[in-house]
Amino acid sequence: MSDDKTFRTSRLTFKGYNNDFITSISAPFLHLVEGVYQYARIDHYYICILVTPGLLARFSGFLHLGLTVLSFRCMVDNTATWPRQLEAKAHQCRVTCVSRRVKIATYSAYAILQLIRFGLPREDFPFTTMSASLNAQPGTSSKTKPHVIITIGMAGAGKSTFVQRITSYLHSQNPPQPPYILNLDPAVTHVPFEANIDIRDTVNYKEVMKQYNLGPNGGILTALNLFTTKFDQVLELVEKRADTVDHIILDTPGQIEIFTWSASGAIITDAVASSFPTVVAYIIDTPRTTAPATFMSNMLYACSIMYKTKLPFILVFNKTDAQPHDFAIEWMQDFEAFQVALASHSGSRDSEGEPTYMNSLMNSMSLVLDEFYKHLKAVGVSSTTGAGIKEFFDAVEESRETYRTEYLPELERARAAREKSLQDIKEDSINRLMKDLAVDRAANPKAAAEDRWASDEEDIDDDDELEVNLIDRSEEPYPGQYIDVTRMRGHSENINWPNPG
Ligand SMILES: Nc1nc2c(ncn2[C@@H]2O[C@H](COP(=O)(O)OP(=O)(O)OP(=O)(O)O)[C@@H](O)[C@H]2O)c(=O)[nH]1
Repeated sequence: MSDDKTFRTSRLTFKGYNNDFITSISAPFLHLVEGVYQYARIDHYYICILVTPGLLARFSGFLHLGLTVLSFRCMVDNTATWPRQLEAKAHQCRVTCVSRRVKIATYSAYAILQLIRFGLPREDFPFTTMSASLNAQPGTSSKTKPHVIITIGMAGAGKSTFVQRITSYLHSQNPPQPPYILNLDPAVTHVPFEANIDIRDTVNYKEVMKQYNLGPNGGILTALNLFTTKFDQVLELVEKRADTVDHIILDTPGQIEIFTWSASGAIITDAVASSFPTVVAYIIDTPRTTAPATFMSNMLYACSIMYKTKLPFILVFNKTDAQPHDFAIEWMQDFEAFQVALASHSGSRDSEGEPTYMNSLMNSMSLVLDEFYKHLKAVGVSSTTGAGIKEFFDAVEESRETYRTEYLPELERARAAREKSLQDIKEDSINRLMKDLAVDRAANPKAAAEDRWASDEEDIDDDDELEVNLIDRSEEPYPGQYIDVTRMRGHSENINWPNPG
């Protein structure tokens, strides 16, 4: 079919057959369904809706849009919570239901269709939409999404002290705005704040080192990897608190590369950034950055993290009580000032008075970094005295707009590209399958009739299989592999960790 169009959002797949359908209905429909997806994820609903044209006279006049809800699959573990209002509407639905699960999915699909048709107010709809809450403005009734602050920095830069300081700043607001804190450093012995979720409650880092025969860095990395396997549960916990908190703070391991260059660091960052407005706070130890070479290395590191995460980025020059950060701002804004500092620094010239190789390299690098500095916000803070913390939060607020205008479109583009490549692979394998079938049919014309699926057959077995798989993973995991993120500290001593191979 030449005008066949397939498009997706999140886990949902839609199939439309003409452009009218796509232009007239896709935007509001997808918008609402995105909300269902989100609701579904939180409360264990897994819904897939396929939409095709024609046939839908039974959906009360919706036919003019040429839309049919053809089939859906849904798994529900507690239908008792299904909103009464939705039940009432759903009973008007005359679609023949082949199983209880499909019936429930039918209800949800029907509710969406009704919503579009009658333009019911959003409050009548039980599902919240991610994009709606992201776009919500301060002052309107719907609360804005909490802002995620990921603190990253070299060991000893003051990340934990900084998290403690911004936490106490938020507590001191009127009214207090206690943040939701995640500690992702499994090796830290003491944190100066009360973390809501602490990786140490889940994974015993020393036990991991022992069982896997690893050194300290390998132990931290493996502990983070194990924790990441359960990060969907962490996200669920965070999402449940999203209505009551304004800030979610992530404190990361001091071994910076373990978080910034590992798969688990990327998964955690991408997972939170696709659910909440997110900003990276890169903490710099200002007194240790006064040498041009150290400053340059720090900036290069920051630059690599920014381009890797593509998230809004704030340079936080910490410990300004010990060393004001003016020199750094000057070097960032005035290329020549940095050149002068570089030239005057000892070791910048060799025995013959020529600039050293390192000096020339840093000179050229500073030109490259000039472009990077333009995309940055820099603030000076003292986690000890609390100076500059307000300016930091101003920068966080400003970054919300950058997230919306730059990160989200980029995320959408990446998603679309991934979906397209998956679709191409699928189409390719379907084409090959069809070719094989044609050859088969030519060889044995009667086989197709024997294999045909009887329409009155229940497809319940398929559903059950799917359900068991999903429940197995989240509720009855394989022995020794389960990490309960909610478990209390001190219970993880005798865990048999899975073999990484
Ligand atoms: N003078 C001064 N010292 C600070 C400041 N912030 C942190 N420190 C000190 O810096 C040291 C390291 O602070 P931490 O908060 O443990 O640093 P971290 O980055 O979390 O360290 P890791 O956990 O190893 O990654 C501690 O001795 C803090 O007291 C500050 O604003 N001013």
